[in-house]
Amino acid sequence: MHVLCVYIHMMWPSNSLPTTQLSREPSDQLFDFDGFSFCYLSFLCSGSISGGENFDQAMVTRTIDLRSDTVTKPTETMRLAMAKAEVDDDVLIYDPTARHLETEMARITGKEAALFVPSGTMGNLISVLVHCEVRGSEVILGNNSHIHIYENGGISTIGGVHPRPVKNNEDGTMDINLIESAIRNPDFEICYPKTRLICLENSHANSGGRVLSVDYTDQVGELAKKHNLKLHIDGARIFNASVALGVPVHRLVQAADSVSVCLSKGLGAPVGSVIVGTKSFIDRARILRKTLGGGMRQVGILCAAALVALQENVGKLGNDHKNAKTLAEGLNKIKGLKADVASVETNIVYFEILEGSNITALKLGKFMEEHGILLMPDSSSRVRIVIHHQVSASDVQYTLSCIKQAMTGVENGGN
Ligand SMILES: Cc1ncc(COP(=O)(O)O)c(C=O)c1O
Ligand SMILES: C[C@@H](O)[C@H](N)C(=O)O
Repeated sequence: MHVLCVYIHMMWPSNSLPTTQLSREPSDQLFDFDGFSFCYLSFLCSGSISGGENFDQAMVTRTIDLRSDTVTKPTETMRLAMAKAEVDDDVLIYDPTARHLETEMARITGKEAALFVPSGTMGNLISVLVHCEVRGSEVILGNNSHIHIYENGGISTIGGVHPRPVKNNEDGTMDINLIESAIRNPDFEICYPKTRLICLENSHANSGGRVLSVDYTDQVGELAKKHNLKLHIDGARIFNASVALGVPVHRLVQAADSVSVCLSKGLGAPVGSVIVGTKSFIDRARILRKTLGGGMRQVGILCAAALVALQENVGKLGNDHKNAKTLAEGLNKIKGLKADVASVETNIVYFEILEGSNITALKLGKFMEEHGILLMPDSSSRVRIVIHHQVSASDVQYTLSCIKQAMTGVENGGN
């Protein structure tokens, strides 16, 4: 008998629920039962079910979204803050809530100034282009970095900046000596582009959220200074790195001339990133933001949510990392799967489907979707899971239970 796992969860703020008021006080229990696990959520009905409302109408199934930490929905506190936000025209540099967020981010990162931008991709693009505003510039970056892989080559197609990829190690670093040997010899400028910038990424997404240490970052910073180069950090998940290392963000990015910080990832804001640097850097970044169409008007509505995220969610990142580690450990106990538990330092988990498991990542993804769980297949045999503050410990257990069911089913010739 298949037990249908119905995950009952409020999907909308309680004040807009139909007559049925459910106070979500879940006590999630997960039982292994005859090979099928079922999880149930017991909750207290605090309101009466009136009129023709039957209980089912109050029940909504909930999707456990593990595709990325970019998928979080704004919390009720964020929505209230957005609704009440003080706003003005931010192109005219007057939106008070944007100013508040930018001041706060400059303080947290220990930089002179900050600028709200619509996305991390635009944050990286603007930063690279400001540092490399002379045509024929070259940037040294990881061959497995987000800027090099996932940003449509914007630094070249839009900025005319030439990328000089250096091999990323499994921990997200690039060997210092390889970085130094990638720096162009200025005496041969008749042939060579001019190296102007080095880019790091911390935490490093494609390496499974591995964190770059302060010492390593400082060493790259020293190298940049030695060769009169600038250092940019793609800090989409810098808060995850900070929490994982137990090092304040401002110390982690001390060596950087600029950082792009995503508010819309682990911090859980609905939109946006902030770039930080010197005041003159930010002044030039602001102009380039406008050139790229990123200057927005009453942007305080978005910045208000980000301010709530900074207050509410930084403290939850450690729990995300704990859940990611638990997930990786659990995956390793499932026959046919392999996860490198030791390499799980933050909120990202990659796992391999081993040879002979008779199921592809795509098929596993489809099976999981039927059970209300979304994953991101990375290849035919590799899957990425990203934990965020809207994934609970019982969600992790339910996920493991369903993956086990999928793998067992295949082993027994099912699915
Ligand atoms: C490491 C890293 N940098 C930059 C980005 C770009 O951010 P956005 O999606 O907001 O453009 C992402 C992912 O989204 C990322 O994972
Ligand atoms: C896919 C990638 O662009 C995105 N940054 C993510 O990590 O989900």
